[in-house]
Order: sequence, then C-alpha cells, then structure tokens
Amino acid sequence: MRVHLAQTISRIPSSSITQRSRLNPYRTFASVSNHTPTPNDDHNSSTMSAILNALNPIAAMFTPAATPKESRSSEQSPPSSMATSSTPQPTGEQNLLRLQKHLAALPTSLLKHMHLSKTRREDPRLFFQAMNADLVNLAPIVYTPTVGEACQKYHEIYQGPEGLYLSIDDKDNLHQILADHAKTLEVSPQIIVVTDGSRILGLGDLGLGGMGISRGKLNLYTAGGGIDPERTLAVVLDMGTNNEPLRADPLYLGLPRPRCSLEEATSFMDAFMSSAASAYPGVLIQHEDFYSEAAFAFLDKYREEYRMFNDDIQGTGSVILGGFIRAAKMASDASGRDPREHKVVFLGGGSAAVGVAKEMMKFFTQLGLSEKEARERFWLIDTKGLITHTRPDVVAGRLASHKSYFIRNDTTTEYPTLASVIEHVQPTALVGLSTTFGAFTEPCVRRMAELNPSPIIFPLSNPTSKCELSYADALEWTSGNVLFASGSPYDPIEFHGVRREPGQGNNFLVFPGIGFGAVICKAKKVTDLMITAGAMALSESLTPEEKELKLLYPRTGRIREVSAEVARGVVRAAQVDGVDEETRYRDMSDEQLLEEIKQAQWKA
Ligand SMILES: O=C([O-])CC(=O)C(=O)O
Ligand SMILES: [Mg+2]
Repeated sequence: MRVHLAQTISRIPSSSITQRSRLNPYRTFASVSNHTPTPNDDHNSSTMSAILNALNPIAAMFTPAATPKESRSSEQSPPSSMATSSTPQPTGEQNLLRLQKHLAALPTSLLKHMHLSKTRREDPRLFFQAMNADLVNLAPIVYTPTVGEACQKYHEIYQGPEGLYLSIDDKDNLHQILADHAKTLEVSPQIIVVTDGSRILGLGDLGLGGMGISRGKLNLYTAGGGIDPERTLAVVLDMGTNNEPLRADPLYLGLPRPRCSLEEATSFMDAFMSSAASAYPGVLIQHEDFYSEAAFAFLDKYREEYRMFNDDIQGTGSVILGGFIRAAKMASDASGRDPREHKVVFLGGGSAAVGVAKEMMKFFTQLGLSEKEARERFWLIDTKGLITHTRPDVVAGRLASHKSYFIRNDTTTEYPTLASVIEHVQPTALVGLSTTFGAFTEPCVRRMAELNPSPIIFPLSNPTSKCELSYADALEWTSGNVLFASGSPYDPIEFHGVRREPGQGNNFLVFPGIGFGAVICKAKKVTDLMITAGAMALSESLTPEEKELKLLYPRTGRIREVSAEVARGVVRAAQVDGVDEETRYRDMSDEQLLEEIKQAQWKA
C-alpha cells in the first residue's frame, strides 16, 4: 500500500497540542530511565527562576507565556476555581508576540536560550512558531554558538528533562529501558541525536551537559528540516567525564567519575545502537560530538548495519565540500589557475578535520584526479605541526590512526607552525578546525592574500570563542578579497561602503536534509554517495540573487527550502546505491519529489 508521505511524517493533527502535550515524551522519561536527572533541593534552588532573578531584574516580569485555551494540556490548565468566563484567552498570535517581547527584553543570549528551552518544553508549537518567524536571529541562540555555553552550564541552568539520559551503569537493562520508553509513545521517533558529551563543539568534555547539543540539533531538525518535533529524541549517554571541575561541582548531574575506556564505551554503544534500532523501528541515529577516536571507531563499526551517520565527520564534510565547490570556482576564476591545482592547508587534526578533508577530496576526484593525487592536495597540521612521515611521533607509531591517511611523504623537514606551512605549501585555501581562537593570525592571513587574488579562508571551529578568525579581520587583512565561511555565525559587515555577507559553513545546512532524506526513503544505511549528494545539492541551492552576490552558502533564513533540496539529493543517491527500501520515489520527477518532500515538512 502506498502510504502518503505527509501521513507518515506528521500524524499529529495540527490543531491538537493537547494531544501533543499528553504525548510529549519528555514527560515520561523519569518513569523509564532511572538516570533522568533528579536534582535534590539544593539543585533546585538554582533552577531557572532563581538564576533569572539573581542575574536580571527584568526576569522578575516573567511568568510562563500563557497557552491558548485549545492548546492547553490538562497539566497546564488553571485549577477550575480560577477559570472564570473572564479568564484571559490569548490568541496564538498574542502568545508569539509576548514571547518575542520577552526575548527582546532579556539581556544575554544564555537567558534567551533558557527562556526558549522552557517555552519548548511547555509549548513546542509556540517555540517553533517563534523559530520559524525569526530563524536568522534565533538559530544562534538555540544552537551554535549559545548552545555551547548552555552545555557548559547545563548543570546550573537545568530546568527539567529534555530527552533520554542513559547511564552506562544501566547498560545491561538498556534494551528494556528503551522498549519501555517506546511503549509510552504514540508515535515513534524518526531521528535520534546521541552524544556522550566527550567533545562538545570545541569546548571539550562536558559530560551530561552534552544533552544541550543533542537537543539543539533536533531543534534545527524541526525548524530547518521539517521533522515533526514529536518524532525527535535527544539522547545523552553518560559514561563519566574527564572534566574535573565539572565532576567536583555540587550541581553536576551526571556520573561524577572519570570517563570509561573506549572499550567499555564501545560495549555501551553496541547496546544502545541495537536497543534503539529495535525499540524505534526505522529511526535514523545521528552521532554527535564524540571525541575523535570514538567518533571514527563508532562510524566504522555501525555504518553498514544501522541507519546512522556521524554529523561531525560526514555532516561537516558535506557542508564544507558544498561551500568549497563554489569558492574554488570563484578563486580559480580570479587567479586563472586550473581548479585541480588548489592546495588546501588544514589547521586541526580531529574527526571534523579528517572528515572534511576526505570529503573535500571528492572535489578533485570529480575533476579527474586519482585518489592519491587528490589526497596530495591536502596538508594537515595538528598540535605538533605538519603531519609528515619523519616526524618523531609518526616514526614512533604514536599518531592517532585517523590522521595517518594524510601523512605527507614528500618532505623530511619539520614545519611546526602555520606560518611555516604556508610558506612551504603556498596554499590557495586555509581551513581551521583547531578549536584555537585567533589561530589565523594577521601575518598568516596577509600572506594568504599576497599569494592569492581571492584566498579561500574557512575558520570553522565552534563556537565563536574558538573560531580561528573573525569576519571583520578576514576582510580587513585581505582588503576584502577573502572567500570566507565560518562555522559559527558572523553578522554582515559594511566594508568600504559595500555590505558584505559572510558564509556560515555549519553542518546545520545539511544534517536536517540528510536525516530527512534517509528516513523517508527508508535507506538501509547512509552511504558515502548520499553524503556527497547533500553537498552537491547544497552548492546548487543558491538563488540567482545569492549567486549574484557571490555567496558561498544559501542564507540561513532559507534553511527549510535548502533542506528539502538536500533531502532530494540524498534520496536520489540512495536510489543510485540501491539502499532505498521505500522505492516509490524512484518514478517521480525531480520536481515531484521536491514537492512531496516540502509537503511532508512539519509546520508549527
Ligand atoms: O554544532 C555545530 O555548530 C557544528 C558541529 O557539529 C560542531 O562544532 O561540533
Ligand atoms: Mg558537532
């Protein structure tokens, strides 16, 4: 039987928030996971309202935004003694306006983030209406960069459960825990984002605070990709933390002990992957912010067996390939050089750097280079300098295995600094995934501008506090010639009388489309071609106006349309690879398929 896509994606009638609230999985966690944080009285003394009041007198004006009568859950209804015929019945529009007013009055991004989280837990529809009304300004608050600070302070700002908190101590019961949780849901999740909190953005090990990033990604899945929020599930796997100050903090909500070994983590992941796949049939599992070694190990281990992908390795790879395709063409047009001669220097040797470099190789192989030739277009610098075959740690066999693919064999000299590598390589492109603020120094950037009429410079580390180069400095030090994309957002700048818009090469431009595409065509697995197709679709998704302005990426405000185009590319690639278990899209024209996807996107 042909099930209409719109029905499979969004089964909740759009008018029924009452049902939504009753179904809200977040209300049921405590009963299914004995690890759901249960702060004691001391903890509670510093929850949202206390912090708000302490930090900010404006906060005192807050009472939760009232929900419209028809959308009030039974828990939220005022006691009948208070409900008189003159009890105010604000409209949805009034509630949205009130929320916007409250947000505008709050002085910091973190307070806005907290207020939005609270709103999402109480009234998801209102939250997503606000998101979609002003995505450009709210994405940086709900997501990167503010979500980084929210993860760092998760234990201080905790307001209640936002997903599943699973402890390694429950490993042997995991199957039962997830099966029980699934029984409480009317609709099964389509997308899980799971982290172990071991490497949150560029901020290191934040333990259970990693829940913030799982939630933040899923908010973008809904606002940007159109996944029904009821069908998303945020998960943090608590395996301890190596963050000592966090462990010692009396408010910390996770296991206050050192992180377990990779071996133990793998056995917990095995249990999680198999339990989740059986409890939530058809779910796509996005791995997020695992430390590099674990990230590669888990991707290798699970990618053939499960519908999963790693956002940092593959999502970031895809988004940067998409932007590089455009930047490389513009740079070659300016220099007159053959695009196959681009030379790319990477600062950083973690999972994202290696994932991005491997994905960017497709640019060169598509132009006819062999794999070996394509690999030779890349120079990776980690904390010890350029990775070469004669470097002492490499000779001693101590180089992390994921980096070994990019060892340079063509030099025996050591190049310990970025400046020395720039002199040696004379690159056309500089990519930063080092998590080192300001690492693209003025001399380095000026040298790039001397070497290239249009230098490609992508400082990608997140959040902004870890970014290698600001947009203002990039423009200034290259006399405005830079082809720029950063991971965290920068505002447009008036430069010599011209408004210049930076690119944001953040994986949120592709992960919602990759996930959505994989789910609707029921891909058996997420193949390399599906990831590359996401990049291609992204690079082609710019409007004529965006192209005219020479933007590298579509504007954030168009993320829903862009996600639909990415999803279409992903479905087509799944078909080419023959992994689409739902085959009915095969007969559709590209236009029909895009329309079908847009129709299926959930709307608040
Ligand atoms: O979350 C983001 O903004 C991008 C990302 O995956 C990371 O930095 O790990
Ligand atoms: Mg990430």
